[in-house]
Amino acid sequence: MRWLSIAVIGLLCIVPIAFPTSYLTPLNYVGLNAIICVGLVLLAGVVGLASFGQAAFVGTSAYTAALLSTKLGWSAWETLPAALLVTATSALGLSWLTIRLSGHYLVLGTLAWGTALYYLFGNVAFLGGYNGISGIHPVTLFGISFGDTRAVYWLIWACVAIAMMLTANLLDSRTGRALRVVRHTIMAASFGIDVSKLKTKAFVLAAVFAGVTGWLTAHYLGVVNPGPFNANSSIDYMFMVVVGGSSHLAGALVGPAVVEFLRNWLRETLPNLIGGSSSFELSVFGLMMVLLLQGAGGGIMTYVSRYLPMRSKRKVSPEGERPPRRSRLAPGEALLKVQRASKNFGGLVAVNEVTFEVAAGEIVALIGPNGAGKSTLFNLITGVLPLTRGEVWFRGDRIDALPTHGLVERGIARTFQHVILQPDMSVLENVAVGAYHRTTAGALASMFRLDRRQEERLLREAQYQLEQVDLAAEADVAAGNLPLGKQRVLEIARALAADPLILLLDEPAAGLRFQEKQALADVLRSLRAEGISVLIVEHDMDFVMNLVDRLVVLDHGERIAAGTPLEIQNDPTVIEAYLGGVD
Ligand SMILES: Nc1ncnc2c1ncn2[C@@H]1O[C@H](COP(=O)(O)OP(=O)(O)OP(=O)(O)O)[C@@H](O)[C@H]1O
Repeated sequence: MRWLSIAVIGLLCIVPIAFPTSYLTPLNYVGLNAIICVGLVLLAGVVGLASFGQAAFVGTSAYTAALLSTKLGWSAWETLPAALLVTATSALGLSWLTIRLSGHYLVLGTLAWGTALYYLFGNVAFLGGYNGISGIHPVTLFGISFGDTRAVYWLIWACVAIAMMLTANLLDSRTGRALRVVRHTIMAASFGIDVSKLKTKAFVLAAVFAGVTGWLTAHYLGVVNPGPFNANSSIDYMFMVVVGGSSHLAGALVGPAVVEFLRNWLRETLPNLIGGSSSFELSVFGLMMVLLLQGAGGGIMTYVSRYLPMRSKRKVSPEGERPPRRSRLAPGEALLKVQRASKNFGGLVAVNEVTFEVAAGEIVALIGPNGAGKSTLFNLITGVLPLTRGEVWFRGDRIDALPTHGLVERGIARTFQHVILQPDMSVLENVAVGAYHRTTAGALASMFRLDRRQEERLLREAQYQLEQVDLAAEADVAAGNLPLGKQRVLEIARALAADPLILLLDEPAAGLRFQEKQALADVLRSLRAEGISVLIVEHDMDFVMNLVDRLVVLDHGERIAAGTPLEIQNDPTVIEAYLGGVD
């Protein structure tokens, strides 16, 4: 990939030297749109929030720069931080309303916002109405003015390069991994990711990228008016990202380039081909785009990336430091207490007054027939579902009112009945998500690579946990390419990377072969020896009875028995309700 980036940069450097100015104008627009699309790749492609209001952010920034430049005489370098701040603040305000929305509500919400702002720009006399504001000073640096097409080319493309580099750095970091898994809301929250805060960050960041384009446009053209900031432009930006490939950063460059050049080419050649003055180019363009997306679903980069070399493997030093671990508890110390926990779904009582405890260094199983309420109980303990009645305590603190993302810090980590991982991320990166809460580097630090020491530690932790579960050989494989059994083991490694005091495992042996189950049981025994507790939901009775210290048996949401494996195996109530039917 590196040689390809160098080739693109080389080509972009040659163009202004080798070609006349008329060639640079479309390239300038490609660059301006590419910066917006970088933000959209982050927001729509990575986080999964499609925004149709980006043109409004371009406009907010452009008008702020225009006002400050013309009314107060600020230089372009002074208007830049102000324009980005106003854009970021308005995006932050708007995010309170839109982030909660999803699917078509989000699309409509952002469209409404874009339309409202467009009419605001046009109807406020102070902003020059539909004529806009003119006389904006160009950007100057060391006496060089970037007011003409040729000079501004360098400025625009320097901004594109910076935007892409910062975003690539961000995606390759703790926050980047969190952004990539944030669609899996419950899993992300279980590992300490504050989902709505992270989505807000992505929303604001995408708006700031749009703001950079707004600032550049105002100082390049010297004039702003509402025209370019309408809903059509917002739709165009989303369209470019989809054409380029919204899940690839390079798609932010490819999309605007293909759309711009195809439109220009059709505009010039079509009238000559079919004659007459009718403008069919938009219709033909639309048709060509439909055909293109049919052939390259997921965008051009998804198609192209199949033929590009794989990303180089992550090098993790085996001697590297791991993040600090929390101190372990003395065996038998009180850890988790569930008291009279109840959960109703409408008229259905899924969990009814269930009480049990897990001490430090204990392995406890929750068993019972299908629909007995085991997974629901897991979700009550991990804050995924609110209790209807009852309490959950952890190390003496009541935790049932805490948000899910606050639990992993206290030492609670879990796996899921239906495996939840990010298939296009490597096994190593997926496991590193588990250690998210163990370091603190934020988005800005990651963008400027100030997080590298923390990052090395996180990856070392992920590598260590993969070694523990015998999955280190697959560290660089895309997680989605692992067989189901190994994906389950990956989930356990991810939970271990969270440095838990208790592991909640929902059917971890499902899909594992006999030897894999034996290996898993060995890992869990060694965790117990270290003082880590395990609460396990499992239907494989051989696996459970040979592993656990105690069992709690549920049936129809109620606790019908509790005791050692021997006691439970000989309990007539349990035999009748469950074990009688289990092989
Ligand atoms: N979100 C929900 N809304 C409505 N009913 C639910 C919901 N989640 C679970 N239930 C119901 O609650 C009961 C308990 O389900 P739960 O999944 O907790 O059982 P389980 O013991 O984990 O079963 P299994 O072993 O099949 O996973 C079932 O009757 C189920 O249909």
